[in-house]
Amino acid sequence: MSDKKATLTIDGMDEAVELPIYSGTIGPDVVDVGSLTGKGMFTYDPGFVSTASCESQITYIDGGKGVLLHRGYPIEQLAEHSDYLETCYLLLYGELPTKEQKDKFVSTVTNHTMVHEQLAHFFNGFRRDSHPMAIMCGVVGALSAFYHDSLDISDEQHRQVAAFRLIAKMPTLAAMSYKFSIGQPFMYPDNSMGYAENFLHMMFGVPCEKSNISPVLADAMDKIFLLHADHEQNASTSTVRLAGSSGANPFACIAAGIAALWGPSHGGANEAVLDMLQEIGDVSRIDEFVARAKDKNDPFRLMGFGHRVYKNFDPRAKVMKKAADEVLAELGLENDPLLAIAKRLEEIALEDEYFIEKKLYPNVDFYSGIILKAIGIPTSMFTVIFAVGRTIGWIAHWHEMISGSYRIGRPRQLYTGHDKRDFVPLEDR
Ligand SMILES: CC(=O)SCCNC(=O)CCNC(=O)[C@H](O)C(C)(C)COP(=O)(O)OP(=O)(O)OC[C@H]1O[C@@H](n2cnc3c(N)ncnc32)[C@H](O)[C@@H]1OP(=O)(O)O
Ligand SMILES: O=C([O-])CC(=O)C(=O)O
Repeated sequence: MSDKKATLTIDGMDEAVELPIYSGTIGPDVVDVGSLTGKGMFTYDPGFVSTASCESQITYIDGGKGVLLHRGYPIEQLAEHSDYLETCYLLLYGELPTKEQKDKFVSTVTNHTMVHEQLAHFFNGFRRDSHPMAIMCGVVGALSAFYHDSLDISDEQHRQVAAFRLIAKMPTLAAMSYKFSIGQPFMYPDNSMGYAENFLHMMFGVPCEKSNISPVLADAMDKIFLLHADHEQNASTSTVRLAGSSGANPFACIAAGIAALWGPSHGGANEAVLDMLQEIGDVSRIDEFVARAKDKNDPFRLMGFGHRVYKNFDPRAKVMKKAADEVLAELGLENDPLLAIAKRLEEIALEDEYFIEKKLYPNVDFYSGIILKAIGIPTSMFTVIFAVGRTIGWIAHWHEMISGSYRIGRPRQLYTGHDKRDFVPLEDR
């Protein structure tokens, strides 16, 4: 506890109160204002380390044991036996679909893959060298301007159509943002293809040729979408819920989630991991980077390591590592130097006292970039692909909140600024 005092103003109180500021602790400091106002407690919990913001039935994580369940099903089993759209159904509706339900869901989503032709004009307003995430923040929010039959959040039918549209259109918009950056014409979706195959067709196809997407690449892409599908109240999902709690429309909420995902501490880490592996360049240089990561005076961190919730292996990282081995072997890239650096880095980190003590293990972003690179995806698209996969998680949480009872999210603060003071005229300052 520090000696500093915070001035805390509380609804219904005429005067501010001075309270101690607690610092350097992990976890909440409960500031008892009950005796002053009769209104209960404030919990001071920067970073929301110990604050549950909602109840949810969608995803369970045991960070100590490295367990991740979607609607009760372990992620390892879903990654092995399910596919992305089936997992979307599970997250959204709570149960695995029957064959008939699955076919209907896939067909409904597939019918929504096109975007309004007018949306294509938005892209021309961006610079060609814009980061695709910058474009995604804009064009996904812009969907609200086109689909008026999905904006009434009090109408279950509107909410369902918004969900279908978002799942279906995210790959289309993602691929458009890439095509725009390389100056190629946009590709229309081919609805005879599966979800991931269609995405790769829109990314790499050209109008004058029939796309021939390798099933190995399509399966790897589908697995990456599935492994990113949901992760309970992470920063972007919490952003979506907070935006949604004000009654904002679903497209605006998902745009807010995309913005929050972009940061390198969150979804942006997959791009940063590959940049880091490329910068390391050779296994002989790993020690230098590990030393930098441990140096308190160096802001460098080992990207793809550490997690707010997992204090053990992220189970998705294990699946991702196995998938990287399989995909690279099938493509004849098993000697990829980046894979070798990643594996050696993991070995070193797992033996190092610093990483052991801080419980820093590889997270979902650590191996995904190696697979994406092998598929031919440029690094600038990595976080966009995370966003495509995470869209269902955002929608499922938004839908769960809107369908139940909720109120506007409105955290409080500990005010640490000036006491009341009188305005000083310009000539006297
Ligand atoms: C999809 C996802 O969002 S998964 C996360 C993706 N992000 C990354 O991979 C970026 C690298 N990792 C990190 O920056 C962090 O581990 C986060 C953001 C994921 C978690 O952050 P927090 O839970 O707030 O942990 P915090 O930042 O307080 O770190 C705890 C300690 O471990 C250290 N640490 C955390 N991650 C790392 C890392 N990757 N490399 C080196 N040291 C690290 C911190 O310096 C801190 O040390 P200290 O206690 O001596 O100050
Ligand atoms: O849960 C988190 O804090 C980060 C996240 O989204 C993930 O790991 O998929």
